[in-house]
Amino acid sequence: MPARLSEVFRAHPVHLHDTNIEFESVRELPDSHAWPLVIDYPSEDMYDIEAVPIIDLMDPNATNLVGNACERWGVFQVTNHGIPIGLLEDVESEGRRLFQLPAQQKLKAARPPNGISGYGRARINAFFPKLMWSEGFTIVGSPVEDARQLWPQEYNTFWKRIKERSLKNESEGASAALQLNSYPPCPEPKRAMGLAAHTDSTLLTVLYQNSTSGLQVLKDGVRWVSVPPRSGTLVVNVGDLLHILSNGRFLSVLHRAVVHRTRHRLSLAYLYGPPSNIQIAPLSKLIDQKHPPLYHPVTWSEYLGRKAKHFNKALSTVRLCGPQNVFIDMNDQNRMKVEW
Ligand SMILES: O=C(O)CCC(=O)C(=O)O
Ligand SMILES: [Fe+2]
Repeated sequence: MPARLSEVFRAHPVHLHDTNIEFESVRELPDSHAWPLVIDYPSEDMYDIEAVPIIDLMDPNATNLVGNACERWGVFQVTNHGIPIGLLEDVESEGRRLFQLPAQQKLKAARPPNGISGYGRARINAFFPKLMWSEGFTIVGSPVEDARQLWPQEYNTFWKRIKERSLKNESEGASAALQLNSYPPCPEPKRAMGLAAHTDSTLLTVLYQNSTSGLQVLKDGVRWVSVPPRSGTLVVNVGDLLHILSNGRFLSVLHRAVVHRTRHRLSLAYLYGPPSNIQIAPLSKLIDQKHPPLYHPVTWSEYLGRKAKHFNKALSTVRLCGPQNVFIDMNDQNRMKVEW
């Protein structure tokens, strides 16, 4: 069993096309990026009827609200989270500076097929016949070497701003990755996909998005609900490992990112997990005769290996019994068939 996260990716190389299009100069959606589905955007008035809960973390009832949101939605937004907005904006502007570099320069820090860090397409591209309208930069550990490749003369600003966040939790024993996502303006947004529907393999993911909307979550297996950006709030979503730990009570929410005709969207995902070799299993206090354990124990490393192989069906490979909470038919071009 791989001990470290980086070893998982060594064991499951992903070969994506290593040339990137210069998104900004494309006037027509290339066939390589044209998805067979037409994206149905939730109408604006849906925001009022059904909105992802917003929780003030200073609210005395915050713990209950978070628990309810995890059970009903698998996602919520938080205010009063204590992370200085200036820090998030600094990371956003560094991300913008990175993605604005010419493609050839960005490719100098390309994530190798068997690597975990660096610039490139989302790994999940490997599961789809069409490419996604996005680019990303993944940071695990220190980004200093990549920053040296990107800005040989002046790499300090980037890595110093990022370093503190990306290393802190690793030194505390947890594992984490920071994922910068860039969604350039797209000539035909309804036929393009920014990031295809997926669940995260984490315990929790904390997401900062700039002022352009694009994140959507699947509610009750049938409706895509937008998570509009709100200044100062962060989006938190349950990942597959917390779903396992909660014995299926907390939903690992299926989510995707759609793109925009004129606006450039940036997001910053903090992918938070346990130390890579700790066994994650349904908590014993949630188990009794009526509630048998639904999942095998699994480490994060092992689970990432399953995800790299089975993508959205990884959760069902560790399932012990009972109906699966989300079943995804991958043959349907990432359109969802859901069973409860
Ligand atoms: O850009 C977004 O809103 C979603 C990003 C995401 O789902 C991810 O990085 O896993
Ligand atoms: Fe995600």
